[in-house]
Parts: sequence; C-alpha cells; structure tokens
Amino acid sequence: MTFEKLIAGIQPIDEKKRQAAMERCDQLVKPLGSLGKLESIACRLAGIYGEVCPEIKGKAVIVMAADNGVLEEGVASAPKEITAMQTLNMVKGVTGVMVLAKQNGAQVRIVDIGVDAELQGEGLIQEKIRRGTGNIAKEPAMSREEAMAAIMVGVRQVEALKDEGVNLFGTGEMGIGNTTTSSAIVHACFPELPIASITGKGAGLTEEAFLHKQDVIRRAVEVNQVDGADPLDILAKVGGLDIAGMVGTYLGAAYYGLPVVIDGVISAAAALLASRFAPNAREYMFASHCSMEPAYQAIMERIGLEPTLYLDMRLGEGSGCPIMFSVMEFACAMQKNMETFAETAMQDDFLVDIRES
Ligand SMILES: Cc1cc2ncn([C@H]3O[C@H](COP(=O)(O)O)[C@@H](O)[C@H]3O)c2cc1C
Ligand SMILES: O=C(O)c1cccnc1
Repeated sequence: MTFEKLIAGIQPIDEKKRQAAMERCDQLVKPLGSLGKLESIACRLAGIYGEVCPEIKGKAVIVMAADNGVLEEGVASAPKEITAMQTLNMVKGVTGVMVLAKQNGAQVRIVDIGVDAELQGEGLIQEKIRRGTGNIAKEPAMSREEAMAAIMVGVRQVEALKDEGVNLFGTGEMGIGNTTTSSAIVHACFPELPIASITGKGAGLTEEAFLHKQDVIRRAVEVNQVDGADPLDILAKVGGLDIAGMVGTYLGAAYYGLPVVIDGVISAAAALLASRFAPNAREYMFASHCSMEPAYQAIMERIGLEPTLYLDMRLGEGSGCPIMFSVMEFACAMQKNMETFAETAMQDDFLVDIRES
C-alpha cells in the first residue's frame, strides 16, 4: 500500500446509518438523551461499522516504543533507559496499560519502532526504523522517508490485527521525552498559543527544568524552520518515531473503516497530525480520558473531540484505551439490548404522554 492510496482511501463514515441508529436510540425505553455520551458513542460506531446496532468483536491497543533524542536537553526526569526497561515490562505484562487491557479482555501489541537498545522478548514486534531520533532542539528528529516508513509500520499493525478479527483499536506509546515532542507538534500547528499554555511537566519535572522544556519546544520549531502547514514536515522535524507509528495506527484504522481510541497527550498529538493528513480520519477517533497535560485540551478543542472520562490520569502507554473500550461496549449493549417502546408493545397514547413529560 502506498501513502497516497492510504490517504485517498479514507472515507467519511456512513451518515445514514448513524442517523438510523439515532432514530432507534431515541425510541428506546428511556427519556430522550438520558444515556448521554453512551448514545452518541453508539450512534457514531453505527456510522463507522455500517450497522444500526454496532458490535465490538475484538479489541487491541498498539503500543509504539521509541527513544527521543531531545532527552539530552534535560527535558525529562527519567533517564533514557526507562524506555527500554518499560518496553520489556510491557512484554512481561506488568505495566499500567497491560493490566488495564487484561481487565478489559483487550490484547496489546508492543512494537519496537525505535528504542535505542537491542530488545528481545516474546511477542515484541521488531519494526525498528532507527535507534532513537535526532535532538529536535538542534536538528530534525528524522528524515521525511523515515517518518513515512514509521507511519506505514502503524498501518501494517492495524492491517494484521484486522485480519485476526480486531475491529476496535487503541493507540499507545512508550518513549521518555515524548511529551516534549508532543508539545512541539502542537506549537508548530498552533503558533498563536503561548508555549506555557501547551507545555506540562510530563512524567515529572522541577520548576526550573519545566521552564527549560518550554524553551526547548520554542527552539525546536524555530531551528528546524518547521512548515506548520505540512504535517509530514512537522512529524519528521519535531515529532518522534513513537508518534509517527501512532499516526499510522489512526490512518490505518480510518482506512479500514474501524474505530480508534485516543489515550493521553502524546496520542492526541498523533491524532492531530493524522487529522491534518486526512480530515476524514477524525470521524473514526474517540477520545477516552482527559489528560492532565495542558496540550491535550488545546488539541481536543481544535480537532473538535470531547474527552469521555475525567480520571485525572497522566500515564500514557495507551492506558486510557481499555477503559474507553469498556465504555464503548456498554454503549453497544445499550443500543442492541434495550428495547424500543414499540418492541415492549406499550400503548401509543400512553407512550406519548410519558415521553413528553
Ligand atoms: C516509569 C515510567 C513509566 C511510564 N509509562 C509511561 N510513561 C510516560 O512518560 C513518558 C513521557 O513523559 P516525559 O516526556 O516526561 O518523559 C512516556 O514514556 C509516557 O508514555 C512513563 C514514564 C515513566 C518515568
Ligand atoms: O497524557 C499523557 O498521555 C501523559 C502525560 C504525562 C506523561 N506521559 C503521558
């Protein structure tokens, strides 16, 4: 598959099916709108799957692990080795996303797309484009070709899982320093926003290092002369391999007409770029929880998505996705298993009375 074919193949969702689902939802034995976001989730899933009563058959979070060269600027409290260590912990099944996914019954695919170490582990997918990226404060993270290759890694993961029966995806990552690259992407896309308003402390930082992180984000976009209108330029110059792989997950899911869940701020930065590559891709995205990182809200407001859950989470890894999968399963159960007033064979005049009260 070529990149051009991928982008050209991303179609809008089936609006007629979404409308038909809304009609059924409005007929269910409940006051109109009373199941809130479960209703809008079920109806958008109906438009995606082309079924009035959508059904989730298989779920997977795809975790992209990579190192970020910008770490040498002192923008993160954790050392680089944590990326490799935590990737192996994922393989062992003991990290946050692994435990939450197991609880939901979702599988997790862990992809080494650019960790700066030779990793081995059962089930670890080896798709290393290069060992870590360049330091974006001084040079591009990677070449355009490398960014494109990393996107296609994500697309191929979706393709393989789809063939195994997965029809709901989640995006995850592991890469120390990637809240810096995420904020740099947001700065390149929305230069009008003050950098302080789109920068957070990531996994934890001192006040002094936090101010320095803002300066690094400013310099990264300046030094690389990023073209804010070209998503590939942004991704290659100030992004990362982890984020590029996630862009591929979004675009792949949208190409195959399947829903995909956004986790935290890094995942949201990838969603932002994916929607710049293909505006229709946004219709396949579901926001899970509201990350505590400030750039998250800035992205969501601008791409027009609303977080579903407020859990004060700021872990990343894809940890919000399995929680959202459960919410989406509840939404499908509502749509399929509740009965309509007509199905329960109530009298029409009585029905009008109670529904209008
Ligand atoms: C032990 C540990 C486990 C993590 N799991 C996810 N992250 C999260 O923190 C990193 C981003 O934050 P920053 O930009 O500040 O480095 C990413 O790896 C993200 O997944 C972790 C971070 C740490 C330290
Ligand atoms: O929102 C996130 O995903 C996040 C926040 C802080 C650190 N790592 C991830």
